[in-house]
Amino acid sequence: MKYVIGIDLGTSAVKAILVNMKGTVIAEAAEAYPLIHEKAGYSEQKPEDWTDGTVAAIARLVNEAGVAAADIDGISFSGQMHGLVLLGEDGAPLRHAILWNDTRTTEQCRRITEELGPQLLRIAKNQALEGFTLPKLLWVQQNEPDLFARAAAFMLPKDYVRYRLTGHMATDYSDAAGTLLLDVTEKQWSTAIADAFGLPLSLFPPLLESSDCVGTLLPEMAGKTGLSPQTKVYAGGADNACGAIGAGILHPGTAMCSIGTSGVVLAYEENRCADYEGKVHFFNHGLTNAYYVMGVTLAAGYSLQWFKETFGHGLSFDELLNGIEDIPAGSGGLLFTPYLVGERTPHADAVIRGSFIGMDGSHTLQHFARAVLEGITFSLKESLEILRASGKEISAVISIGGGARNETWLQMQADIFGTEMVKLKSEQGPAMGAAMLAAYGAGWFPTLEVCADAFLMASERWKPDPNRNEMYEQLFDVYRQVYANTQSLNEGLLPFRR
Ligand SMILES: Nc1ncnc2c1ncn2[C@@H]1O[C@H](COP(=O)(O)OP(=O)(O)O)[C@@H](O)[C@H]1O
Ligand SMILES: O=C(CO)[C@@H](O)[C@H](O)COP(=O)(O)O
Repeated sequence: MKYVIGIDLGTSAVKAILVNMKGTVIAEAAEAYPLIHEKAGYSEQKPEDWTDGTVAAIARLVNEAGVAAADIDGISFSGQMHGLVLLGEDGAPLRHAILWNDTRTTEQCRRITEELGPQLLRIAKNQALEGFTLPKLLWVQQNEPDLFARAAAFMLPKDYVRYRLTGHMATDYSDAAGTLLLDVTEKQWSTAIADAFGLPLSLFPPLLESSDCVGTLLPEMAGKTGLSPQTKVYAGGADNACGAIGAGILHPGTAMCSIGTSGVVLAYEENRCADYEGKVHFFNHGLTNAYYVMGVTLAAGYSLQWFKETFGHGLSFDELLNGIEDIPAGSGGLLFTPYLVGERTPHADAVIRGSFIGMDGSHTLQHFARAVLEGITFSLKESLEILRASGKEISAVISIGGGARNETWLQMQADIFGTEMVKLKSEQGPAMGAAMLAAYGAGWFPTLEVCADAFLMASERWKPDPNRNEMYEQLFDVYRQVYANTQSLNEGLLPFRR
C-alpha cells in the first residue's frame, strides 16, 4: 500500500494526517504553537514554531504509523491564509509573521482603497481588509523601513514551511489570491498594484498550481522527519481552498461551513467574471481554473476557545458543552456577538467588539456556552444569506473543522441555517484536501474529482427542525440589530483598549 501526507498549518496547531490509497486516515498527529499578542489588535506567530511543529508532527506520524518511508509517495500543505512572512537575503525571517487576524492595518487599507479605486476590485476581486497581506507589507514598509529595506522575499505561512523542507520558494494561486496582489482572473502577480505601492516584483514568490510538484525533501529534513529524501512535495493551497477540496466542494451547487479559529461559509464558483462587489471574498480554488466565494467570521472557534479559557476553569470543550442540549434554543434570551477581534463579513470593521445582551440572574454557564455557539452560527448565517441572495442554491452544507466535533452544534447549524448539515468521515477538511492534492499530484487519480469520489464519504446528516428554525429566524432579526446598536459604543471604548 502507498500513502500520502496532508499537513494543515492552522492558527492553533499544525495537524498532519497519513492517508492510504482508499482515502482512509491511518494516523494523525498535531503540534500546537502560541499566538503572540503584543498589543490590542496585534496577532503574530514565530515562523520557526511552524517549521519545528511540522517536523515534529511528521516524525511522530511516521513513527507511530510504522509504514516504510519509501511507501510515502508525496506530501502537501494547507495553510492559514494571508500571513506575512518577510525573509532576508539569507532566507531567514526578518521578524515574526503578521497573521490573518491581526487588525493593525486600517490606515493602510484606507490608502489602498483611495489609491487604487475601482481597479482593486477589478484586479484583485476583493476589498482591502486588515487581514490581507498587502496592507501588512505596507505597514512594515511604513513603520519598519530599515527592516523592509533588507527584505528579499515575502511568503505565506505554508509556503515558508515548504521552503524550509525543500529549499524551494514558491506559492500557489489559491494562497496568492489572499494577498490582494494577484490578478485573480489572469493568474499573475499584478504589476499595477505592486507599482502603485513601490513593491519590487523581486519580493514575490513564483506562482504554481496547487498540485504542482515543487521538489523533494532536503536530506537534513528527511532525516529529522523520518521520510525519504526522494519524497515528492506538492505545492498545496490556502486552508479554505484545501478545506473545499477535502469537503468535495468541486462543482457548482456545493457549499461548506468550516469552523476553525475563524469560521467560513464557502461556495464553489465556476464563473471567473462573477461580480460580488467585494461583499464576500472571491479567490482562486486549489482546483485548476476554478474559484470559490466565502464570508468569514474572524472569531468563530476562537470565541468558544476564549470563552472556555476565560470562564471554563480547566474544562475540555466536551465538558464545557455538556448539557447545552438541555438549554432551549435561544439560550433563555441571552444573545452573543462574536466580534472579539473585529469582524470581516458582513461588517468589515476592525473596531467592533463582541457583546452578551440580555443577561439574566437565571442564566448559568451552560446558557452562556450555548449563546456563544448560537452567536457564532448567526454570524456564519449572515455570510450564507449573502451567498443565497447572489443566487446560490444551498440545500446542504458540508461541515468541517474543530466545530464539527459537537453534535448539538451541528443540529444548531441545521436549525439556524435552515439546511441539511453533512459531516464527513473525517472532519480534517484542510489536511484531507492537502493529502488529496498530493495523491492527485502523484498520479494516483486522473482528476481531483475522481480522487474526491474515492476518498470522501458522508458519515452523518442533521436536518433542520421546523419549529426551532422558525424561532431562530426571529432571533436572527434581533441578532442583526446588535452590530449597528453597538458600533458607536465600541468607538467610545476604543481609547480604553490597551
Ligand atoms: N470537541 C469540540 N467541540 C466543539 N468545538 C470544538 C471541539 N474541539 C475543538 N473545537 C473548536 O474548534 C476550534 C479549533 O478548530 P481547528 O479546525 O483545529 O482550528 P485551526 O485550523 O484554526 O487551528 C477550537 O477553537 C474550538 O472552538
Ligand atoms: O483569514 C482567513 C480566511 O480569509 C482564515 O480562514 C485563515 O485562513 C485562518 O484559518 P483557520 O486557522 O481558522 O483555519
